[in-house]
Amino acid sequence: MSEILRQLADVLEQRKQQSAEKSYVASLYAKGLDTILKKIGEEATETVIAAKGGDKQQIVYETADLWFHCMVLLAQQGLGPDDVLNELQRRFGLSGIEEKAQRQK
Ligand SMILES: N=c1c2ncn([C@@H]3O[C@H](COP(=O)(O)OP(=O)(O)OP(=O)(O)O)[C@@H](O)[C@H]3O)c2ncn1[C@@H]1O[C@H](COP(=O)(O)O)[C@@H](O)[C@H]1O
Repeated sequence: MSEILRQLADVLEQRKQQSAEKSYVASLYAKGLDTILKKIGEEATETVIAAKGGDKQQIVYETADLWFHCMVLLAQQGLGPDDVLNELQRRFGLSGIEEKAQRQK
């Protein structure tokens, strides 16, 4: 796994002990699942708008916001980036048609 994903996942775990006043991530945990999901929706929309605008730097910036908030969701749910990367690894090498066939089983 990319080192930064592992390091960020560690920080997100540590923030479960932190006060909401001192940490943005802790404040998201305190507000709960619906707030985290709302942020993901907002960041996804901002990523779409950036892509439509065609500014590559902005696309990277908004995608980083989106990935970050997805990482917060994974941590809040007791999951981590390894879970997603393992799933991508499992799919790797399958054709799209094979992957779809496995889903339907
Ligand atoms: N990677 C990030 C990161 N990316 C984005 N953000 C925050 O995500 C929010 C993005 O929301 P918006 O774009 O809607 O901006 P906003 O209007 O300021 O946000 P809101 O006030 O609506 O929440 C901003 O507050 C950003 O600062 C992040 N906040 C934290 N991290 C990482 O998480 C770690 C822990 O953060 P703290 O818990 O704050 O210490 C940090 O060390 C960083 O490594």
